[in-house]
Amino acid sequence: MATDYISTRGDAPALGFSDAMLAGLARDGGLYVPREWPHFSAGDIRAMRGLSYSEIAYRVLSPFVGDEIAPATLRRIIEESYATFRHPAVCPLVQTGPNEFILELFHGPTLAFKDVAMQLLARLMDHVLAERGERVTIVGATSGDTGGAAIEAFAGTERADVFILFPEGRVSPVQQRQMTTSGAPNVHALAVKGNFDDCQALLKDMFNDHAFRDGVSLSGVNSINWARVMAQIVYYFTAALSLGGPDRAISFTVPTGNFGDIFAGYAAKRMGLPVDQLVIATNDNDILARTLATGEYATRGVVPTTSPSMDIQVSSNFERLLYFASGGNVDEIRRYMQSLKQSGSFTVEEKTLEAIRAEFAAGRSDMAETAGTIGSVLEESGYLLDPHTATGVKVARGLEASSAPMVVLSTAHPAKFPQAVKDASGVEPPLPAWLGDLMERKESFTVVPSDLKLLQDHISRHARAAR
Ligand SMILES: Cc1ncc(COP(=O)(O)O)c(C=O)c1O
Ligand SMILES: N[C@@H](CCOP(=O)(O)O)C(=O)O
Repeated sequence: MATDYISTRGDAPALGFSDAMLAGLARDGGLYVPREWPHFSAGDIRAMRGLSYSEIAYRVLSPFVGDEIAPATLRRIIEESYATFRHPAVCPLVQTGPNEFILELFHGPTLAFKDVAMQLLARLMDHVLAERGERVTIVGATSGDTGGAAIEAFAGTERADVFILFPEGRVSPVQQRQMTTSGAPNVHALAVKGNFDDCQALLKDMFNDHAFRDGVSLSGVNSINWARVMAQIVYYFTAALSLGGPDRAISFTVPTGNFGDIFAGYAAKRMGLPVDQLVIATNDNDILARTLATGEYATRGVVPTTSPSMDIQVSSNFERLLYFASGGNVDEIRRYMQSLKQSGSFTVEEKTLEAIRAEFAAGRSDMAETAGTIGSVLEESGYLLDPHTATGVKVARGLEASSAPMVVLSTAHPAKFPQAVKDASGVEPPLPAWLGDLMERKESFTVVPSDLKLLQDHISRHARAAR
């Protein structure tokens, strides 16, 4: 039985998979979540052993998609999506300690975990839009990786124009080039004078302006889009299966910013995957670690770090967790989100906080600790971490010892952050040969102020879907 999707704020129509995917943000400002979690028994999971990544993806994702896409079509779309990855296992595991494993999620076209979902999302959207004869305007906010992945996945498509808002001067040079050198006529890179939180707030304001939203047929590819999170559930299953799951529980530590990746781990657990610990790893922008410790979700200014993709204070998908942890109490969620908008903070109810603490642990790694971890892991095992992954390793290593294998999600290739990696280890990781000329490609982008009206005008003028 397929599920439909409901808003975390309870005041938007429930939608089927395709509509929820094209909608992105719900019309009441909330995030779509599945009304029911599909369930996989231990037997169902065992039956996935030895299957390819694509086949496991097909089994895990089918119940979320339901009968809206024909099974053979869904299979083909999944296979084509993961054929773009340059490792036969798609998301391989590498052992770096007696009980420590790195889940490499960076073998896709832009060297970050975003490709895992974006390659699939672009194909799913294109399929649905082609069937309906429709066109959309995609606006995305990025701290560096979502933007490049979206541009790579949607470049050249006839059915979508893509506008990516990135914080000017706060992404790595490699990340910037991945966004500004595509040359595709449907791609628009916009350098916003602000930080990632400003970009994401502008994006949400565009969705909440219904006249603008409908006027340009707005759609989103950030993890506000359920299909993004859905695709990320798969690698929790494949990693667990490689390490003896479902017959033993596995722990995961996830470098976290917008909370989409770790929410996918929570979803996997809700679907029946035995998970021991789910650990949130933050950099100096540690709002989530502080919230778990104190119950106060209180934003502070964003601090630029050597793991820039995690320089986030307003963690979008935390709303999805609050929804489930509160038992689906939409009034509670609306209260939190109103307070966040008005005062930049809210206090999590005791019961909700307890429910969150029962599922998650959290820790932070500051820049010096992250650099130290890159150096020490290289020395111990010859493995070169990127700064985001190193944040995860540092936090995982600070936990009490456990017999469950610990999988740290490696969210980016070290070559995306060569300066930070070189400063920490003395080794400057080269880009793979197929991206070797990236830094010589011609850039094209527009610098824009952090101003909703000006941006909306810019997008309306350039979007082919604008009416
Ligand atoms: C390299 C990298 N690591 C970690 C994160 C954090 O992931 P999430 O936002 O899903 O928590 C991001 C950005 O989202 C990222 O680009
Ligand atoms: N770190 C992200 C921030 C946006 O996250 P998303 O998962 O909501 O798209 C990035 O690299 O842009």
